[in-house]
Amino acid sequence: MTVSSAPGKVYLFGEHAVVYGEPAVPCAIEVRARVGVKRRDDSKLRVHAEDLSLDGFTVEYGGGADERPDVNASESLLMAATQYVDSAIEQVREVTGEEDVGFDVTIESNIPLGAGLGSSAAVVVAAIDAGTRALGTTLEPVELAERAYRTEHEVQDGQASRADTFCSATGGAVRVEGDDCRSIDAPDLPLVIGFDGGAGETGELVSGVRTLREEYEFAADTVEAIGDIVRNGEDALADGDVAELGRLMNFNHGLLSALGVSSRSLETMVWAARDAGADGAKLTGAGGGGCIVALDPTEETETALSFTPGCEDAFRAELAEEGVRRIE
Ligand SMILES: Nc1ncnc2c1ncn2[C@@H]1O[C@H](COP(=O)(O)OP(=O)(O)OP(=O)(O)O)[C@@H](O)[C@H]1O
Ligand SMILES: C[C@@](O)(CCO)CC(=O)[O-]
Ligand SMILES: [Mg+2]
Repeated sequence: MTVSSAPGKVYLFGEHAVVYGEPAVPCAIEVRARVGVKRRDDSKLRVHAEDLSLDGFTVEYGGGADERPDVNASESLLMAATQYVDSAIEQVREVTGEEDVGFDVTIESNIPLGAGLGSSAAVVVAAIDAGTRALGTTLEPVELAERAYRTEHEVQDGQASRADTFCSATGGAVRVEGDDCRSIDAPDLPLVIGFDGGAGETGELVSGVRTLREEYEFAADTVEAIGDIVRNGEDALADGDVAELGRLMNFNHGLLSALGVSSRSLETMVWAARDAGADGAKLTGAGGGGCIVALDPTEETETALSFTPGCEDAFRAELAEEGVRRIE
């Protein structure tokens, strides 16, 4: 068994706008997806996922062109659950030239699905890393990030940025603008996460913003304004100015909300954090439900969130300095 893990992330600034070439600053956090792979002696894939919200399940498929996966779940659930893994293994086949290789894949993840903490990127990065290593190829983090990006791009119908996958592969705080991806210095930030127990559909949310942007010039301007916030945020990060970072996060949230990717529970959590004295709070990731990220060095925000109806979990997140981790 070859095992790799990769971290999830929060966006300090710039989700959605990054898809249209604006800069973004995501930051890897210590919640991880761990993927183990073992080469099979046929070309099938057998995926065992422990922590999916659709209860753990095992599925075995491949081998024949139209072979239906052998699992007791509806096709749409199955698609949602397996398409990233499938496409990651395709990348492994392409990198190694072993077109017909099959694997037993085991996924264990502490990252809630579809909640804005980058579960898809973490699973894909860990799966490609473990898969290639199992076949004797070790990818550099930048190449790994590129391969993982291609996976997200394909699964999300051509609508993905390099931000999530680069951040998950390299760890730390990163700045992504188009295909320019780099690591940046970040102070130790007092990150608090609130999770509403729900999820948003990344592909649909990205499409929604795309449509608005095409339809209204002011929506296109809103996307550009998010880019301006990110550039200001970079200065605040360099200065270690948490108060300014918070103000800019609040502004960024307002614009995301205007673009239609917030939700009632995300708003409730953002306001609970602000009322508790957080320096700033915003949704993170694609939105529609899932997580907010707040800045607060005190215990107040975490405590307030834990008593907020609609907030299912509140926790402090540590920056993950390490990206992909090679475990066995
Ligand atoms: N533990 C897991 N096991 C198998 N597949 C997973 C697991 N975690 C995530 N995935 C895959 O990732 C998909 C969720 O990705 P999606 O991009 O919608 O959300 P996210 O990455 O968690 O949030 P965001 O992109 O907003 O940060 C799932 O439908 C599934 O295909
Ligand atoms: C919404 C989005 O910006 C972030 C999802 O975590 C999509 C992407 O960058 O691929
Ligand atoms: Mg994702």
